[in-house]
Order: sequence, then C-alpha cells, then structure tokens
Amino acid sequence: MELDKMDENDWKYHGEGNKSLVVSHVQLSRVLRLLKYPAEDSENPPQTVEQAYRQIQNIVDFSSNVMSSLLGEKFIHSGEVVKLPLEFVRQLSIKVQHQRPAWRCDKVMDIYSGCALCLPNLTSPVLHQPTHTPPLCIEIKPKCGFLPSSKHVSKDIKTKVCRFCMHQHYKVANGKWKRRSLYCPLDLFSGNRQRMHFAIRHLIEEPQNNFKIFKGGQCVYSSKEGSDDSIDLNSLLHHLRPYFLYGNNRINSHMTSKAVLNDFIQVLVNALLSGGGGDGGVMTDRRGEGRSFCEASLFNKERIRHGSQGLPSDSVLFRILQTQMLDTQDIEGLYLLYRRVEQHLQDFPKERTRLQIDGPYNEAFLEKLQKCPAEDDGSVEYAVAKVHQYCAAMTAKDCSIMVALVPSSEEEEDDDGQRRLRDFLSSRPPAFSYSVSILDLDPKPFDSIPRQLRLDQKIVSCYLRTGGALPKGSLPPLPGIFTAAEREDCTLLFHPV
Ligand SMILES: O=P(O)(O)O[C@@H]1[C@@H](OP(=O)(O)O)[C@H](OP(=O)(O)O)[C@H](O)[C@H](OP(=O)(O)O)[C@H]1OP(=O)(O)O
Ligand SMILES: Nc1ncnc2c1ncn2[C@@H]1O[C@H](COP(=O)(O)OP(=O)(O)OP(=O)(O)O)[C@@H](O)[C@H]1O
Repeated sequence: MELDKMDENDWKYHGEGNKSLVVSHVQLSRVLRLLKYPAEDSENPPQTVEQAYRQIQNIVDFSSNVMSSLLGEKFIHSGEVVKLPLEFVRQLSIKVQHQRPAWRCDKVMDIYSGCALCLPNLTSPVLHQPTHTPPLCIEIKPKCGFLPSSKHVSKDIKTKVCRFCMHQHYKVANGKWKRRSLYCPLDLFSGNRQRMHFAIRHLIEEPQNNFKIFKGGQCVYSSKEGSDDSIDLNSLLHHLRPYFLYGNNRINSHMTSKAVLNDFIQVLVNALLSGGGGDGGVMTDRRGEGRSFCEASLFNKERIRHGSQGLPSDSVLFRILQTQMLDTQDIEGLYLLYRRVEQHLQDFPKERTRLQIDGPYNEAFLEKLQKCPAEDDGSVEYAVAKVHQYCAAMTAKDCSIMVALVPSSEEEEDDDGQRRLRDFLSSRPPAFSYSVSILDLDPKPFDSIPRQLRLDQKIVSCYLRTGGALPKGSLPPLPGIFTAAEREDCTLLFHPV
C-alpha cells in the first residue's frame, strides 16, 4: 500500500461504531479506521492534525502496551498510524456516505487530519486462499460478563441482574432498539457449553450491535439498526448451509435448519473456548457461584447436564473477563476515587502529566495499573491506579471478538501436497481451523467517568420501574427457527470439531 498513491476506488465502506468509521481494501487484507466527530463540528476540525495523530497513536500504544499484556498478545493487532493524502480522505468520505446507517450520521468522518489507523482486515484473514471457500468471520461484542460484588453497590438488583440485561430495558424504553435482546453475557462467559449455546442463539435472534457474520469479508448478517424488520434467518441459513453439509448430506444437500444452526453454534463455542488456535488450557473456576448467574437470563439452571464450569485460562473469554474484573469497586465506589483525583488535579493541574491521566500508555502506565496496592492508603496515586484499572476494564467491557473460521478440509494439505478430502466425505461435521482476535481496544477517557455513573443510575432506575413488565411486543419474535419449546431446550450433540 503506497500512501502517496491512494485511490478511493480501492477502498469500500466496511462498518462503523460510535467513534470510528472503517473502510476495507478491495484486494489487500487491510482496513483503515478513521476517527469520527459530532456533525456539529463538521465545518471546523475539533482538533489539530497533531492532536488527531496523538489520539490515534494513543490507541495504538494503549492496545500494544497495556491491553495486549492484560488480554494476551496472540489476540491483539494494534496496527499503525498512517498519514493519508487529504484529497483521498475527502473523496473516500463522499464515496462511503450513502452506505452509512442513518442512525450513525449524527457523526461525520474526520476529513481534516488525514490520520487513520491501518489494521489487518480481520474479516478476510490471510489464511484464506481466494480459490477456496471464503472464511466465515463472526464478530461478537460480549459486554460485561460478571455481577458486581463491591460493598459500594447501593442497589441490590445490581448484584442479581447483569448490566446488559438491565440496559436492554433502558434501550427499548428509549427507542435505541425496538426489541429486547434475550442474550445474557453471563451465559456466554460461563464456560458451560449449554449456556454458551443458549447465549449465542439469542445473539442470532436479536443481533443488535453485539453480533455480526462476515463471509469472505462481506457482512452477511447483522441487525438493521433502528429497523422494525425481524432478522432474515433464511438468508443466514443460505450462507451457512454449504459449510455444514457433510457425509450423505453433502450429496443430497439435506440438513434441517436447526441442525445447521446447532453445528454452527457448536463450532463457534469451540473456538471461543479454545486458546485462540492452540489446545485448551487449564479449566479455572474464577468466580463465586453466586456471581455467575443473572436472574434475568431465561436459561434454566436446572437443565445443566454437562458439569464443566469455568473457562479455560488461555481462552479469549477468560482473558476478557479477567480484565473486565479489574473493575473491583463498581462505578459507585470508583466515582469516589475519581473525585479524589479530580480534586487533586484542581489543586495541582500540572500533576495531570505525572499521573499519566491521559497517557502516555507506556510500560510505566501498565506497571502503575498492575501494582496498585490492595488497600486504599488515602493517596492520590492509589485513586489514579484504581481509575486506570477501571478504564481498562471498561475497554474490555466494550471490545469485540472476531472469530475467523476456515473449513479445514479446504485448507490443509497432506505431506505430498494433496488436499485432504477426508472431512468432505466423513459422516462427522466438518472441521474448521480458526483464529480469534480482539478488536476495539481504545482507551476510555478519564472524563467519561461521571457519565458512566449517570448512565448506571438511569439504567437501574429504569429497570426497577419497568423490569419484567415490558409489553410482549418488545420481546424478540420467534423467527420460525426456535420454537418456544426449543428456547427452553438446550440439548446439544457433542461431536469433536
Ligand atoms: O456505556 P455502554 O455500555 O452503553 O457502552 C457504549 C456502547 O453502547 P452499547 O451499550 O454497547 O450499545 C457504544 O456502542 P454503540 O454506539 O451503541 O454501538 C460505544 O461502544 C461506547 O463507547 P465509546 O463511547 O464510543 O468509546 C460505549 O460506551 P462506554 O461506556 O464503553 O464508553
Ligand atoms: N481490523 C478490523 N478488521 C475488520 N473489521 C474491522 C476491524 N476493525 C473494525 N472493524 C469493523 O468495523 C466496525 C467498527 O469498528 P470499531 O468497533 O472499532 O468502531 P468503534 O467506533 O470503536 O466502535 P464503538 O461503538 O464500540 O466505540 C466493527 O464492528 C467491525 O465490524
């Protein structure tokens, strides 16, 4: 990629979140992640080129020096800052505008700085060879996987119902989504295959911004944001079926929709429990039993048939959960420490740099975060370390996992170079090789903490007002694939993948 010869025709719209817009290269396995600004700022750049460059460099540094150590290097691709020609960025902005979802257009792409983050395209991994079946990539934004147990928690409901499940009521009440998702992160993070299967089913039923599927780099399944339409499971099945036909099914193309989805979910569960490409690690019981069930989850505890609890210690979910659990105080306790830091900075503004409130995210930052004393000694250093831990936990609560699946029989070769057809004809479900990555590891700003507290209060009070009493229409429809009985039924056939 030659930065001085950039052509907007080589790039296409790929996706966006709240803070950034992503374009992918039409041939190379690369994406550019560009900053977004509130639309009100579109006439005047809200920051200088140097500030924009620093903001993106901070993202790279935080990801490579801090989050990579907490989450495991093997999952992280931090990328590099690039400086693009302004004319290219302007043309790109015009080109992608009509593809952007309307509800994201309250922000505009940064066309002033020319700075962007260049990353590998995790939806078209290089292990894929173009002539073979395209890889399937599944993006999951799992959100927070534990219940707080801090003594600072003032509302008992927060220790029983998880943040995501409560937040769903708030989001529906405020019109962000039309229907409530029945996904519960505590089921996904449980390490119990039945519960994980149940959680993924609900992600498929109501993906919102928590679930997407890409095939050969194209998004083929996601929520139509703001739309009333139910998701198109038939189209999903059309995409998935060829990957899951085996044995006689290959020949007569017959496999029930339920079987296709079951196999798909099972492969995904296997990848999430794996060490990201290697063998499974040690099983670890990392939470008190009482903190691992959310009362709002529809999963029926009585139905657990396969005992395994806990996540393998080298799995992506384990590493994300451990990092999320750096939030030991809950926002209610943390806010008190935030106030201590804020007061100190009002008295001694120059201390902001020494305390690394806004970075730099280097080894010293990581050391302060990791070596935070267990007991509060009343110092500002303790409070800062706790705030830093909380912010890293917030990043882990907001990141996404990308699982890339490539059918093994397509990829593996025998010693003599012959492609193996064993899986093609076998009566077992096909094997996949997979790689697991984590994306969106941006640092959360110190100043976002008061907003966190306000949002927490709004979510809890909305849940206490409306929880469990939502009109039926706000529940996701049964889109014809999961019957009411199947919602309850968590039967899985365990076959090796
Ligand atoms: O606060 P939350 O839990 O709603 O998370 C926000 C996300 O909302 P979600 O609930 O996942 O739909 C929100 O996602 P959406 O814009 O809703 O897709 C952002 O990820 C936001 O992060 P940032 O402010 O852009 O750095 C997230 O904000 P942070 O709290 O992580 O800063
Ligand atoms: N390296 C990558 N490879 C492929 N796709 C990517 C990559 N990075 C981001 N994406 C896609 O672009 C979308 C938006 O990116 P990202 O989540 O980083 O944006 P964001 O604005 O930080 O999100 P948030 O709303 O969580 O703050 C992702 O959901 C994902 O589908």
